Amino acid sequence: CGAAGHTDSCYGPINHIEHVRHVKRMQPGAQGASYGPTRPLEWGQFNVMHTTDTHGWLEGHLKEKNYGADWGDYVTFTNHMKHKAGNMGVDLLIVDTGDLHDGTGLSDATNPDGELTNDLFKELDYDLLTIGNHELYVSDVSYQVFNSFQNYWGDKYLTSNVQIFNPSTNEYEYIGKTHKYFTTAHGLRIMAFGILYDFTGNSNSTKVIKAAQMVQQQWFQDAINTKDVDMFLLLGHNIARTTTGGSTFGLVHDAIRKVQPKTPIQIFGGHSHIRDFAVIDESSTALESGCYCETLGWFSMSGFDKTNSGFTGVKNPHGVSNPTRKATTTSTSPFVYSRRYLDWNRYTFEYHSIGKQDDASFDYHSGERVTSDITGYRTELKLGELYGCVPDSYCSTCVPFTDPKNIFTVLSDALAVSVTNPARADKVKYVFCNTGGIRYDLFKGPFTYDDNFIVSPFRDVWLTIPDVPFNLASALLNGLNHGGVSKRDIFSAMPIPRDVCVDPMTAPLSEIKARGDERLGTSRRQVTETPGFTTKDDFGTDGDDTAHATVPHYSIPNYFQGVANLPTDGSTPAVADVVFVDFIQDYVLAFLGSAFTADMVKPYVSENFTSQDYLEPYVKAKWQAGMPNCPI
Ligand SMILES: Nc1ccn([C@@H]2O[C@H](COP(=O)(O)O)[C@@H](O)[C@H]2O)c(=O)n1
Ligand SMILES: [Zn+2]
Ligand SMILES: [Zn+2]
Repeated sequence: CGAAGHTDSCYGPINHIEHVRHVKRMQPGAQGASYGPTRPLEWGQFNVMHTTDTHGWLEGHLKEKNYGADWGDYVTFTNHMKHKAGNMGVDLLIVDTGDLHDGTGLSDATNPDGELTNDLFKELDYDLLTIGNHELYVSDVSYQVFNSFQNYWGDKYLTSNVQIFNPSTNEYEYIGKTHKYFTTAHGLRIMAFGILYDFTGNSNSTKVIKAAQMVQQQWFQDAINTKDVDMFLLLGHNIARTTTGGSTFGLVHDAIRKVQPKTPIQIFGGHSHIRDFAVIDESSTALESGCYCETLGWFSMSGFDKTNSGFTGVKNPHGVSNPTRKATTTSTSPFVYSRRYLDWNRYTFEYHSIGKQDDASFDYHSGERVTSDITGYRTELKLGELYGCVPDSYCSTCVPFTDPKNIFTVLSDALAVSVTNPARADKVKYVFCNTGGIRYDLFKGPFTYDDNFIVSPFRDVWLTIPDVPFNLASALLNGLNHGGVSKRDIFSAMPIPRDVCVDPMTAPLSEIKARGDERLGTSRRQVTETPGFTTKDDFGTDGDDTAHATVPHYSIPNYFQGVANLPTDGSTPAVADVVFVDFIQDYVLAFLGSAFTADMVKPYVSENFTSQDYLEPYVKAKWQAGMPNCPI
């Protein structure tokens, strides 16, 4: 909701946002509206709930009711589902595939990032987890994972190809475990791995072993040649669709298939932030479950019997739907599958667990305690502090890049106005940023401290090369965008096909003006289909648990710029300051040519002036109209 193209906003003043928690029970679909899930899940012998790329969104989406559940609600939901699985006599695993940081104030207003969100993560009874690239950009964050996260999970935290320098042994060691062989509650013998794609942007305290090398290592060969494996599980911060450039799952899958031609290989991926399900072969499929606590992935399969497994549970769990689809139409394999993409809201969680919208019986104390911790952390961190009122809604891809309602139109102005050094205030300047550094849309209405991180979470330092010849500075944007994709931005640059996934938006909610329960009164509306995900994957178009209307999607370039102080008389200046975030330094230098070297680059203001620091002054300078009760 509230994205450009959807002219109305969906929430009230965020200085009241903390008050929503006690009334957050009402969710889309409640009160008889025909919105929300309509089909029970298919339960198989083996079932999985999958999160990925949560990026700190454990508070839920305070401005989008359709993704409004918080981590406490998810804790409660997983408890219900584990009980359900137990009662049915089948297995249910809860898994996550990394990228826990960089996306909200809850994860990024602490130093190092993730200090609080990592602990909230630990409140969930995960069976298997693996690491993402966002745990590896900054050494402090990687050591935090090593010293106080992986050890909590023990052999459940899998990093098959990621190592860290351990100062106490003077050696690189695996951050977590390379693999795990275990037997489920109902007798399935599983060999699991956690494989990060061939990421190269990590700090020098860690090493990412390329998949091609990993599959040749003795430990891996021993693992895949282990006797009595009923199924291989490949978790990975790695694109699920193995044919997509950048995914290394295909390579690992093929290495296993060479020695295990028939054993099922089930893949859970992430990183490209989409909903997707791919058929790899007749006994192997791959699920990817979106991002930002908008999506919970559901996977189930059956086909295990005593000839191919040690499964001891119930073959076709009763009183529920069961998976029926073979991976391919010509499959002779016994395995059948189902997948579903659940919208992250309490109504969905209630529907699939207790089967009714009944808060009193849904909530568990364990989940409520996590919700209350989140509320407390938000207060401590002052995430609800109001900086200004956003006059309209601005999205990154739902309108063309140059549209006045595109977020980059606004942020180009913000770069020009607020990425500034008083000592160079009157100099002509070109300021560059990668579009991948902007992580979420801007909604009409209150702009808080939290929103500052939600839009621009990275601590990427603003750097400069002063007095660059004007012809080079003014051609730089075009050079960056057309002179080859930045390798580090390769994934954010990849167009996401619209038939696979669209940006999540919920419906315009102009009627909602209530103060204090801003995202909730909406549930009384009679809506049939709100804008949101419309996914097409290898099983077709029925994967989305809640049907949505498609949101338009326009591609965007890899870089955008802000320009200031051009002469008004039409003359051409001799030089301009070139300013850019450190994340793109190599590409800026590559375009400028050999006359420019790294030793000419210096902090624009100081090491402390980063991409987290320009929106706040911009909002305070430009968007005070309507304060403190921002019009919505
Ligand atoms: N310091 C950083 C780190 C990352 N980025 C951007 O994030 C992209 C990767 O995010 P995923 O969630 O897809 O792993 C990366 O390609 C950059 O666009 C950044 O801007 N600054
Ligand atoms: Zn991610
Ligand atoms: Zn990632």
